[in-house]
Amino acid sequence: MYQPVQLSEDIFYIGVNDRRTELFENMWPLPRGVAYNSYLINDGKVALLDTVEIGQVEKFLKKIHAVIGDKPVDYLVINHMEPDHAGSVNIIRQLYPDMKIVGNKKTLPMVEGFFGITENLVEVKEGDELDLGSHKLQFFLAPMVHWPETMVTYEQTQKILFSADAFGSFGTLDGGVFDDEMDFSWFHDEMRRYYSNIVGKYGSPVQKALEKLSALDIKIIAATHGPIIRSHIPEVLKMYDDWSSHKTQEGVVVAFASMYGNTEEMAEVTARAIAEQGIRDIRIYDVSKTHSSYIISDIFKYKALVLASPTYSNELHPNMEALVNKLKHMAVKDHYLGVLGSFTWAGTAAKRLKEFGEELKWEIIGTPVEEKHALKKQKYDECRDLGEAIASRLKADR
Ligand SMILES: Cc1cc2nc3c(=O)[nH]c(=O)nc-3n(C[C@H](O)[C@H](O)[C@H](O)COP(=O)(O)O)c2cc1C
Repeated sequence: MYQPVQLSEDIFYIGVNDRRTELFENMWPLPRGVAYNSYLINDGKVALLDTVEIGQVEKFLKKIHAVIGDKPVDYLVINHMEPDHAGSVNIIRQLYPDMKIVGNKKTLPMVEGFFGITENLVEVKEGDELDLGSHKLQFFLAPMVHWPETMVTYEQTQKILFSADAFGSFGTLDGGVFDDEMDFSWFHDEMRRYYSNIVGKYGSPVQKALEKLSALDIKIIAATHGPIIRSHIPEVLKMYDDWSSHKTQEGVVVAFASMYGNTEEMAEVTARAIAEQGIRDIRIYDVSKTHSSYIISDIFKYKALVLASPTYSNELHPNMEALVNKLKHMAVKDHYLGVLGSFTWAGTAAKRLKEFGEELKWEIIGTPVEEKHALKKQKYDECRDLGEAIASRLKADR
């Protein structure tokens, strides 16, 4: 039995928690699970805003029933077609055959393509309104915040923004559903990991969407993942503004690959020199141990990055190659890069890492340090010099 959670008069959170799925998009670890949020407006007309992942549909149907009983759903607004939100569309349509599905001109072909649904579709354009009785919805397109059809829905009476994936987070809603019912700072890291890995490539569409939303008076942000935000709205908007414009804070991520410890030693020496110069936030990651989503999340947070790799079959270590490829694919901007490498007969790794930084137009700090065999005095000193140069560059920005 479910007790629906109310956002305001007639408006309910009917989302579900998923603590079983190991990998989001079959790729990103979910140690704290994930919530699929959906909302229901029980007005003269009943409107459902997005659905949930198909595996959770039974819980979801019970929640719908708890709010509207045997009343039918009149409208299903699809803000985003990704299966973690649109997965239950077909089942909902079968239960409510007269229900109209509301989407924009990019959504509706996807509804047909994924579900074969061609009837009772309502196409909305930028700024269109839908009157439910005492509540009125208005639609704003937000293309590529995360897919091309993504839109957001603004409820005008209570000033609620149903924001799709924007402002979402990994992590389940453990009792607390609203940001002020929990220690919201606990979600910051998972919000950034969600943003950077899922939406991070689309910084400029996010900037455009933020610009558009700045014209709205928003009292509640109701995203499709993570807490419903009503007490930290300026803070969350600022976080999104910073991440999508690649604004970072002082600090260094040191990501290394190492089979036998030589490259790791170089990374440690460099990090120590950085710390001795007064930089406090330094995070060292072994790319073979920590999932890249965590490393990428911290790269979105901190200005400087040290990449360290042994040469492996005349290339980068494969796990470093994978990280670097992801960063390229996301077109991460505006970082300082230090480079370290280790080899035994012909070094290539340092050259590759430097080329990667140049391709992304990052500022390369100092000279790449590449050691043959074990770390010896001269290269040890060069690692320290590189660390000091990185610290100086960061301090020059203070
Ligand atoms: C599978 C494998 C492939 C390697 N390929 C190269 C290579 O192409 N060129 C080279 O100079 N060293 C190569 N090496 C040697 C390592 O780059 C070298 O031992 C390095 O110091 C290892 O760093 P680590 O101790 O951080 O793992 C290879 C080592 C392994 C295990």
